[in-house]
Amino acid sequence: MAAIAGICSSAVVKPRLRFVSKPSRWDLAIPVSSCARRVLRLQSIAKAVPADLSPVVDSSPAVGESEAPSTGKKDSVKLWHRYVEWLYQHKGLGLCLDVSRIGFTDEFFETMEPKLKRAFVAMQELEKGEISNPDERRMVGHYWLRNPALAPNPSLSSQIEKTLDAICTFAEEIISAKIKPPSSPHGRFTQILSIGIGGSALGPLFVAEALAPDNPPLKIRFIDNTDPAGIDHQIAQLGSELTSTLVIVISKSGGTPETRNGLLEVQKAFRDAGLDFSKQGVAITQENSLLDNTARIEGWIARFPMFDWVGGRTSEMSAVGLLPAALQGIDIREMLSGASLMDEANRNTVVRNNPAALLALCWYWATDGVGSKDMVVLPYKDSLLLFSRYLQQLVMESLGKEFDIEGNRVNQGITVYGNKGSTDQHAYIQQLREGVHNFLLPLLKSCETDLQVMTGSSNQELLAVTTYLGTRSALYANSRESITVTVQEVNPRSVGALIALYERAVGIYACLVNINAYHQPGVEAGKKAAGEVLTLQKRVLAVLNEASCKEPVESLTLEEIAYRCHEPEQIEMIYKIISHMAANDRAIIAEGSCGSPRSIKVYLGECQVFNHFINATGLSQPLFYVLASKAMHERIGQTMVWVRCLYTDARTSEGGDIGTRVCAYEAHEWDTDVAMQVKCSCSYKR
Ligand SMILES: O=P(O)(O)OC[C@H]1O[C@H](O)[C@H](O)[C@@H](O)[C@@H]1O
Repeated sequence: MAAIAGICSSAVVKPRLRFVSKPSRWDLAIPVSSCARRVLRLQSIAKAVPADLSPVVDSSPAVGESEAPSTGKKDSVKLWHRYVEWLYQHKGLGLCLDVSRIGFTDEFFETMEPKLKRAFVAMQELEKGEISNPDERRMVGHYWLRNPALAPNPSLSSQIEKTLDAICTFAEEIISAKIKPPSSPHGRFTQILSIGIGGSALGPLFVAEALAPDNPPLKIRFIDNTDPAGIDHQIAQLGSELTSTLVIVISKSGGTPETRNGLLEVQKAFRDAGLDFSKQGVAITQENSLLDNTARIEGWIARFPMFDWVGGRTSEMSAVGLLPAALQGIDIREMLSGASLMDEANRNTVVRNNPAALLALCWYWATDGVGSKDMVVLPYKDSLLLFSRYLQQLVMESLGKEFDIEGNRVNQGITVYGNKGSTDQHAYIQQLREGVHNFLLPLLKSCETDLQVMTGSSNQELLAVTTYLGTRSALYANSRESITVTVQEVNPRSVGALIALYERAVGIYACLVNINAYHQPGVEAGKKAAGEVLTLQKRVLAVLNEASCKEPVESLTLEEIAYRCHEPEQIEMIYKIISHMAANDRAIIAEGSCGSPRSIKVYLGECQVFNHFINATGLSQPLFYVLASKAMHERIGQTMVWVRCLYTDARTSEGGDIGTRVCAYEAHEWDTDVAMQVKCSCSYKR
């Protein structure tokens, strides 16, 4: 048997454990009516936590604990009864959920009843295709991915089924070498390089670590950051196997800069190695996104759709997670079936028979419905190492919201972190058991929720079990609560079920605290701020370029640059932009050093002299460079020129960067089949 647990400690106060000895009203089904959406709009929980839901400050011992909790002596028989009373078991999935070490009371359940009813209705409406993400005007359909018959119309069901079939066929053709790389001595694809970030990376990363066999048909590597050294490292590790690498570029929006950057770097590596990227590239993205258009125009070997109604953090059961998994030889139909069975269980309106509702209620109890405590995920299986990172995005991006559905400021969220059970015991469990409880702000209480997995029969596994049990007891003895989820085995079915369990718990919890779990305005704000920095960077470049094209070159101080950009108040940001450019040899420090900002004078190492526009329908890529460099040569007589071509697809107005190169070019089969305008900027070295 394997177990996964959650520990939620109370802070200084200890919630009272009430031993539930007879069936309570919570054994009864909660009737679900089809209320309109506005009925679901609950009050801001953060503003209105009922007093009796807060942990009780009481000097008398709670049920199930001794007079002196710090001694670790508990009334174990009462705890045993509580365990038996509340144990949830899904026989088909071999999964158990033990919430007995969470000290919720009958009164708490009663208070939560109306909220739960509304949550069940909301989840039903969501599954029927309601616009459950009102801010983005989107349906939320990840549950349909594992049960296409649930989709609100036959066309969506058929899209899901067709995509799944296409994934299975493609994976089979790659593994059997029916589709092979053009110039690999192996005669087949041996490696996958996955480029994506956030929801387009964390699911595939977790599943690869959890389920990939020791010798998979294709091994997988990830580029999920912008660090040039990290990207170079992945490419270097592939070495000569770049010839047999299938590059899967994953981005729902198709325009995430980090992913785009990774793609351009990898494409450059392919060019440098004399390889044709298009014969080894696969895109997973929304139809007509920049990535989709790039892949279509460049003729990559395959494109798989990302659906508008599936969010990145719940996309593991879409092509995003299924394609990489299938290529590693993981049984994706089993994953889907585990998730589907779990979804079915999570539709139960009897709370004690609905594991996701039980989890969500425990989170609410343990964090006072305001995220007052953190969730510490402790898997006792190495293969589940990345579950905490996966959950971090799922929980924190979904629940970390400033406003509730009515627009009240609530600053909701639950912090998630964690690593590995035993490993963490020897690292930070000391603090969880005895240490500080307020991590960030004085008004927050600390919380630990611990996710633990234990298995089996061997000596090693016995050790894992005893470690887990010891940790659970020791934490509980010091008033730290926990949830334990047990899975019989870590396999595609149970991993599918675990993902589905937490997806649904997040959905239900979001209903309980009345927030939209499916948007991410905070991330959008970050992207907007990054866009503003990019705009400033362009202005800095324009100012520097003008000065750097003068004869002789004019070097500028930071004040002069800020003044000429008409952004004197942005001088610190300008300094950071210039430091970065200098570190990457794009700007040259003529005087002073970056360490003493007031001293520096700077100019650009190259001068961009003009932009050349070409209407390029029917032209091949090298021709852009030829035309641009010819025009450049005629105009300024320079022979050594660098040409950068940007294209705009006239139909979609989407565009991209073809890349920068010296005017010499190599033959490249890249014909445009759509109307494009290509803007080539030319520069020469100073
Ligand atoms: O899949 P993409 O569109 O490239 O987005 C990747 C990630 O971008 C942002 O960070 C979003 O907040 C994430 O939810 C998303 O998963």
